[in-house]
Amino acid sequence: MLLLISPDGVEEALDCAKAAQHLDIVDVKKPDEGSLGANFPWVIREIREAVPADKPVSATVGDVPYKPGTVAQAALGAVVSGATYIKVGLYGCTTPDQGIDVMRAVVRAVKEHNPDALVVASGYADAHRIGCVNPLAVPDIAARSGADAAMLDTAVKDGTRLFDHVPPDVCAEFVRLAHASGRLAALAGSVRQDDLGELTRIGTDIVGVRGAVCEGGDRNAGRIQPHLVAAFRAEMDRHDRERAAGLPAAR
Ligand SMILES: O=C[C@H](O)COP(=O)(O)O
Repeated sequence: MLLLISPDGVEEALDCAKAAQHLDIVDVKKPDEGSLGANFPWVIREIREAVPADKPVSATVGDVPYKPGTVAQAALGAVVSGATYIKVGLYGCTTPDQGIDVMRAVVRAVKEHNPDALVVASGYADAHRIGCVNPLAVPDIAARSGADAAMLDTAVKDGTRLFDHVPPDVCAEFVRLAHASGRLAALAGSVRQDDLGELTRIGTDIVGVRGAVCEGGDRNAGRIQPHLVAAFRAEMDRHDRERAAGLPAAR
């Protein structure tokens, strides 16, 4: 399982760089603009320069409306700025067809600029609270649009968590659907260390975190701490080892 960490700007990205050996992807976002809030192009560029070259930089394009042209242009901005994972939150898409329209436009805009960049279609585990597409529709949206990964995060960061909205057996189905069409499955949403057993067991490819590696577990007031990134990674590695050894998922 890969570890994606979401700093909110250059300063926190430098803390991620200090913990670079413990993480796999640095994910640029602007949390005060939403769960998948988009940051400025110059911040993506600065973060690309600040983190080791072998660590991919991801950028969120926002909690986007159903406006394929607008979103495609924003996605191009992110990839031009140096991101090689482009994450789109399908906030304003109320049907799978709308999600596919948006993601097809994003895939074209991104891959015409950099065919190796990965496009991530993200839905929301708490979709019922905001009226967007059902979480289990996201793997098919990813597959039919040519995106590389299907993701879930939570839209409302109020302390509720991924498994509060989409229980582990439904997340397992999400992962199964993504893998059936050859996509990666990424899961996030106030994930904590004690979720890692389940996330490992169901075959999650990428886990995304912020709050769990901020001081006090507070994604807003807390700052990312390199020692918390290291501890989170150690727990991931423990579960990976146990899974490889065929032991039952531990808490
Ligand atoms: O992409 C990952 C998100 O930033 C997760 O943030 P969170 O762990 O605070 O919910």
